[in-house]
Amino acid sequence: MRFHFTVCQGSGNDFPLIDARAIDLDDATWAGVARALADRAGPVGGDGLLLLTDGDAHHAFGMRMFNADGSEAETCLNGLRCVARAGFEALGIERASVRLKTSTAEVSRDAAIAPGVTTIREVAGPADLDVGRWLVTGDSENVQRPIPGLPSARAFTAVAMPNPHLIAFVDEIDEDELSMIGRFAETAPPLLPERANVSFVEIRGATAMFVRTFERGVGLTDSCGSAMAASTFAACLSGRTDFGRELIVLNRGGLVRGQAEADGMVRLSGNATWDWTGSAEVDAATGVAGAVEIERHYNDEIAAWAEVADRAAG
Ligand SMILES: N[C@@H](CCC[C@H](N)C(=O)O)C(=O)O
Repeated sequence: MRFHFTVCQGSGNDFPLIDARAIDLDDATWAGVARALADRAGPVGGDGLLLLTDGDAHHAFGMRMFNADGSEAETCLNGLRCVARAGFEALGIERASVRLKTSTAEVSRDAAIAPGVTTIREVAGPADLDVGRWLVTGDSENVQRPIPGLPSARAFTAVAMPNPHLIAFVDEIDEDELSMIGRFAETAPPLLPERANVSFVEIRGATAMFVRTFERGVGLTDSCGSAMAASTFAACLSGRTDFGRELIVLNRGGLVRGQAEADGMVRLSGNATWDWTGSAEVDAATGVAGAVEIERHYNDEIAAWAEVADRAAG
């Protein structure tokens, strides 16, 4: 099968994005397409695959997101900004309710975060602390507590956005330690039957924090939007900042503006940047992509975001 796609990124979290509104494939085939196109050793590469899907009576359009390993996630908030842009451009609209796998999010165009940067505002949630479904400790909530069975004595907050996140606030991020815990979660131990995204968060003064995430189904990524949302909520819960206050949420790929409310809704505002469009032949059965034909590079957008990411890196 040959697929046309746009390679895009939200805060450095990069994905091939397919307009799948007229493509009817089963889940196993999409999983194979994701493995093929997101394979970093292949001709495209990314942190996962995004699909723009049809709307319904309540949603202008939908989003599906497959991780690089082919597993389907409940949401992807960096990816949602990209799918929102694609949906807006396809339908000629500026705001929408979007159907996610198990929830709905609201998206709209926002004032540019920096010159030349297409910026989308998204409101997702509510952040869910009732985590007994995916964190099997015997308790329904785990807020700022060590998790018995996890290979770490750190205090974690478990929150679903609705995808599962474990968040620890640390003085200094140790990537080896984060990866060790993330890899443990990837084994789907009895404690975490659905696995989880694991993040370490450094507070940077009164108005900023830095989030590093080992993503379920991917590994260490430059940025994870739902982890930034979960971290913003967890920072408010633990009194590190206040509900209703906007934070700059930094990551390896740049930044977003984030704000959590006491009702669990979290707003992120950030980029949806096109890198290039093209097409590739994909063998979904083997998860292998063939030679790519590139149609267009978006050099101005790439340069505009590079300035933001450079400034964010300090
Ligand atoms: N990077 C994403 C989250 C992608 C899904 C995640 N790996 C999961 O399996 O839950 C984001 O920006 O939210």
